[in-house]
Amino acid sequence: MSLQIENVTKRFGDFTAVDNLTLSVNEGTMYGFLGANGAGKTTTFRMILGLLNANEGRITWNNKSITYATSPEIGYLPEERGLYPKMKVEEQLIFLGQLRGMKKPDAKLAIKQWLERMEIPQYATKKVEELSKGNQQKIQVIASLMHNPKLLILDEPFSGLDPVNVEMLKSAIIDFRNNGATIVFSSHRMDHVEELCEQLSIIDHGKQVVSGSLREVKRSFGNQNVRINSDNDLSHLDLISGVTSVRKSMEGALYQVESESVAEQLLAAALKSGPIRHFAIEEPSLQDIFIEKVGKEHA
Ligand SMILES: Nc1ncnc2c1ncn2[C@@H]1O[C@H](COP(=O)(O)OP(=O)(O)OP(=O)(O)O)[C@@H](O)[C@H]1O
Repeated sequence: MSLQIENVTKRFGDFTAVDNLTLSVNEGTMYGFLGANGAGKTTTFRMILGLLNANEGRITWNNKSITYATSPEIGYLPEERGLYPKMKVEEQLIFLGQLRGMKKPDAKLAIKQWLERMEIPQYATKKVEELSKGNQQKIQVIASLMHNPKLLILDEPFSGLDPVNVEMLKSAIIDFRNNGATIVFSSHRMDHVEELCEQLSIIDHGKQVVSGSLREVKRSFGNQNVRINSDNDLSHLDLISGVTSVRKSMEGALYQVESESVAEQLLAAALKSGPIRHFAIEEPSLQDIFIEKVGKEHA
């Protein structure tokens, strides 16, 4: 079973929000969908869910279009969270579970288990509006996965959660993936994507600019990082040809370089100024890749 997005374009008037997007998410994979604000992530998710129609292209889950009939197989955490503030947590989750085809006793059992797992069983009988923003977020996450969907689409699942709750949610979605679910999520936190996703795409102004496994994406990026820690003044290194960016810290500096031979030149030049405390060639982080591919205009 896989999610296939083939040559999909979405226009709003004469503005193209998603431009000829093609990607494939295999069963049981965790897929990261990255892009700056307004890149087209939510629009793509809405098209996957059938909430918006594509102008061109085709989206299929398990070789079929996603329709109301496939809805029990799919879980969605929308970006604009939408719970009923006056309704009690358990009643609301039962209602949402039933909309996804669950029987009431099954929904009740799943809700009990998930509220315990998310460490908020005491809120079952509270109104949603009485909960903090982070706890409302956890309820909405439960609503997206309590019916055990095979495809889970999470739009910014970690936003608004404190670090302890981020870890709790990560562990829940990893378990979910390990049980065979296919998960696609968007995030502005590159470290989360780096930690969780086997595959990823970066989109920019509706166009895919990077895609593949984390390893492939890092390898194809070309640039590497060189970290040099030293107590000496190394400012002359900034001017070496092939250094594409420099980030200084209290300890030394991190240089982005075009090739390993530039790294060697940096090492030789640094040693001319005296001893160094640390030298390492590091692979680029997803953050480096994102900034290089889409972030320069924001910076
Ligand atoms: N219904 C709509 N009508 C007109 N333009 C829209 C509509 N929905 C989205 N857009 C535009 O399409 C572009 C993509 O929006 P989208 O919400 O998909 O971005 P995003 O990648 O999810 O951004 P963010 O990270 O800020 O949530 C934006 O420029 C947005 O203004």
